[in-house]
Amino acid sequence: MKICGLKTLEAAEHAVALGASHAGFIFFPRSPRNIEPDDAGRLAERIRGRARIVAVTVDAENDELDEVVSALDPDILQLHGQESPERVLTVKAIYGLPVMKALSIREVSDLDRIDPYLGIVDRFLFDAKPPAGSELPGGNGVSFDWRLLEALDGSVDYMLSGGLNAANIGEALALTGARAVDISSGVERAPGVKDLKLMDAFFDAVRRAEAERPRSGSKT
Ligand SMILES: O=C(O)c1ccccc1N[C@@H]1O[C@H](COP(=O)(O)O)[C@@H](O)[C@H]1O
Repeated sequence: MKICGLKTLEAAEHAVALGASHAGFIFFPRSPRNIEPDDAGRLAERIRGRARIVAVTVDAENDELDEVVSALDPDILQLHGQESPERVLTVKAIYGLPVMKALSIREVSDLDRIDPYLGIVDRFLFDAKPPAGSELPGGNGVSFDWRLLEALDGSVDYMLSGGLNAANIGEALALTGARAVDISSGVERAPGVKDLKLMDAFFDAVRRAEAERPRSGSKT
């Protein structure tokens, strides 16, 4: 389970205490979850080793990635823009880090965009397309039609993302069988403000959903 958009020690500590496998930090100035690389680095030091540290960037140039990687020392780079397979290869060669590539999904043909990245990215993250007028490529709290993933090759490793919350995660997991999930705005009381009780409710809901399905090695 990845909790994304962490900005405070309280939220980061709570996420790992609940058992989050991944802790995400957003480097995108237009986001209410944006955090300065040095601040993120200080937070990450407090939870390092208990959750994988994920740096989320959007079409970042090398100088921005240099700053983020140097300050945060992430375990994983989440590329949440329009990064091409060639760009992913370049980023991996420069930084030597696993890459999780976000792809936005609205219709079944969007799954065709997976193929060029196979063998290049370490994992996919499937998010909804941003609503019209949104300035954010992610963190919009909107879901896509999870049934579209029925057409997905079972060997594709991905995190399910986009508009997840305590009320819908049971259905999302039942429909997709996703082994890993990512949440940001669904555990916030205001944009960029994590709510510990909403985090509790989300983890409870995931655990309930996991208990109800056949087990084959949960990684949520
Ligand atoms: O959260 C953001 O503000 C953000 C900004 C830029 C790129 C990605 C961002 N967040 C990612 O969006 C998804 C889904 O978020 P939500 O649960 O629907 O709010 C998640 O992968 C975040 O990593």
